[in-house]
Amino acid sequence: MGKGRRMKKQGPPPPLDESKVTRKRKDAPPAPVEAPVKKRRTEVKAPKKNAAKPAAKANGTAENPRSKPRPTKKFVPPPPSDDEDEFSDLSADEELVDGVNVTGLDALGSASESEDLEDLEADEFGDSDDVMDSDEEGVKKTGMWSDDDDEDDIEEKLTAANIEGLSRKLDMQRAIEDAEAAAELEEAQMQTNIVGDKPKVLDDDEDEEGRPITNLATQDLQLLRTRLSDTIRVLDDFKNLAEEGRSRAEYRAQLLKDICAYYGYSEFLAEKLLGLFPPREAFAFFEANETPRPIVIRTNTLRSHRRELAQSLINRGVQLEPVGKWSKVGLQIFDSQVPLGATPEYLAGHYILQAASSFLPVMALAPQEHERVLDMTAAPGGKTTHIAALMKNTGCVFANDASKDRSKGLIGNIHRLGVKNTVVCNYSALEFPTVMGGFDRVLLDAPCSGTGVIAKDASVKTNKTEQDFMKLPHLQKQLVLAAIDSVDHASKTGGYIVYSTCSVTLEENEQVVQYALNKRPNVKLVETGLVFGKEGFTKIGGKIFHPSMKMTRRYYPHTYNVDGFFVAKFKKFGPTPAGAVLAGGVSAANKAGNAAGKDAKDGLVETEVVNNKPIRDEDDEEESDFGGWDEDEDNVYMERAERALARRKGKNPKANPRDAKVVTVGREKVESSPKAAKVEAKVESSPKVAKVEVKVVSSPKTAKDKAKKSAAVETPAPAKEAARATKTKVNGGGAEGASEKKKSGRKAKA
Ligand SMILES: C[S@@+](CC[C@H](N)C(=O)[O-])C[C@H]1O[C@@H](n2cnc3c(N)ncnc32)[C@H](O)[C@@H]1O
Repeated sequence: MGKGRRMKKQGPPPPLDESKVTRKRKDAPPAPVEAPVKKRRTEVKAPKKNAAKPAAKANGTAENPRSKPRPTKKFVPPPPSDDEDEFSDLSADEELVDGVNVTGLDALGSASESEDLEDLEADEFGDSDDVMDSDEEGVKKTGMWSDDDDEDDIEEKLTAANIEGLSRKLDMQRAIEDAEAAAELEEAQMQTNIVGDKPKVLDDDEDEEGRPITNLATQDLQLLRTRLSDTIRVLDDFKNLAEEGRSRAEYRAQLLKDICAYYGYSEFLAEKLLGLFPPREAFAFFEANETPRPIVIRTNTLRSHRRELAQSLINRGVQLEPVGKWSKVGLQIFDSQVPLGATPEYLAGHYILQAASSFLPVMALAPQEHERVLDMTAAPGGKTTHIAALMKNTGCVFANDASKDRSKGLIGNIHRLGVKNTVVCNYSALEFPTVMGGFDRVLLDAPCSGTGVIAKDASVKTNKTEQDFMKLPHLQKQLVLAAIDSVDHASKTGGYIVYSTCSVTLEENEQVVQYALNKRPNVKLVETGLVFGKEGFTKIGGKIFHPSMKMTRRYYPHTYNVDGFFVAKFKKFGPTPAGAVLAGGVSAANKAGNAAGKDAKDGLVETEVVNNKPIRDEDDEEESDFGGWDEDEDNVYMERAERALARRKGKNPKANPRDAKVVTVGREKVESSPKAAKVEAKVESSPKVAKVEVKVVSSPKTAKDKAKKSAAVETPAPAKEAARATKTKVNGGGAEGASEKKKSGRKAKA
């Protein structure tokens, strides 16, 4: 299949099917153990009447998830796969596959009319391998799946049938939920209607039994919830349902108060989140934050294939299914008899536990083989390892994180998943591109408030303050500039920056992107290439953003059943403007690489020499988590390499190769001859980076010419003398400053 077909197969995924997720309950009865079945069942039990009702959702009358436990699903162990029978069983299914309608999931569609959902789900899980797409070729030859969908129409049909089956089941569930919701609404209306159909929700000082309203939250969640849905109903149809003389703002204030009481948010955060959606959608968002997202694993294609992995996990008693057509590597886990973080496949690096939405920034980044990619904030490495896998372990990934502790997890994942093209570094990302630049692509998965992952960390509801929403966006803005400045606009294959957060607030997303667009006219937003997701805001709450903001993508728990996320993709099409202030506070004009030839006109070229050596604390010099650094030993290797290089170039290897220096900044090279007499070196030390600025006083021509000229006219001195003549200024105090001085002195000498 060509590229076109691959594209055609993409499409908005059905929401992840949370209804099938079984949360393991400590008090749940042990799973029934059945003898392994050789043949897969293709029949589905006849539905019974009075099915267990699924929790109603997102319609203003959903049940409180805290009050009703979800049905626990039964588990039927799947047949062992390593025998021939398994293959013949699968082949038997293949016949059914041609008929597409007869998959287990297809049957599920009609079975959702069943009376007993639990029975139905037991069936569904019993037939879980029906639920997966199967590959005709792969099944015949190996009984395993192959990730190469180019070759399997059968897979497509089966997956289509799966999706069809799933969505039919979802439709049925929704119908039940809607009916339930309508009934609940009716009941609620009966309870609260005082005058006609107009619910009385304001100034409700007492409930019907005369209890003060202030205690409502603690005393009667159900009543509070009813008022919430009534308020939303009024706000939806204000003209007809509002009490006379009441304003929208009053109802909104009531809604805010009730949301805080019911879900336990600080008023500050609830208001911020409420402002993102119309009231009914906001309710769905808050509601979705009360339930966990499905567990998803990403197949590590450096070590396995999705089908192979799925088959192995099924054999261990894991119920799973491909996450959706939009990803070729994700598997949604419905139930597992084994801890997913300790299976042999996990330990062998065949997969990583990763939320579905975390795939998205890397998919948008679309790293290519042989590129140079920077992951600015990489720990614990979910996205780094995904990038490396997409690059098939070619090119080079720089995985940076400011936290040494978190970097340990990053290093662990890199090793476990067999990543071999990645360098781990430990800088503040604000120091890029002075540490290193010229990347083909940069991912900035920024530190954020986590308002998209409240289901995972409920403390976000109360622990985020106004200050956080000033500090975080400030950091994010600086980081995004650093990301942009680290990219090579002339990259033949890339020139892209992806900015992402697991937050849904404007301050951390559109406002940061807008800031970047304002500060860097050399970038523009481009399509992310993601097949689903809501458009970023161009206008909201009196704020107006650039029209291209609609190319950014927003993800919410209530829309796609994924973590809340934001993804923006920039294309850098020109160099950083000279006047721009870099994230680290350096003026772009001072960037030597850019200045070298072009700015020589004014007779002064400032050349920034970057000390790329990782900076560590003095006391952990020997026992660094990154393996330590023996400078003397390193020098021996460096000199040996330099001599070998000189020999290869036909030069005298005994001549001191360090007499001449090539400074590389970004991708532009500036040659400074050691004979240049008038070289001023300015050494600045920061706690983490030693930066050396060499000023070459140039002639009206180029810096190189000037250096030659100076050498000829002013100082025919040997290189060492020229270096000694170099003025070295060290900024920064304390032991660290002194140590920097020592290190930088060596650099300046060179
Ligand atoms: C959202 S997490 C990154 C998750 C990671 N991309 C992944 O997928 O596994 C943000 C990371 O940014 C790091 N961080 C925070 N401030 C930083 C800075 N100034 N420079 C570099 N990393 C920073 C944190 O240590 C944290 O690991």
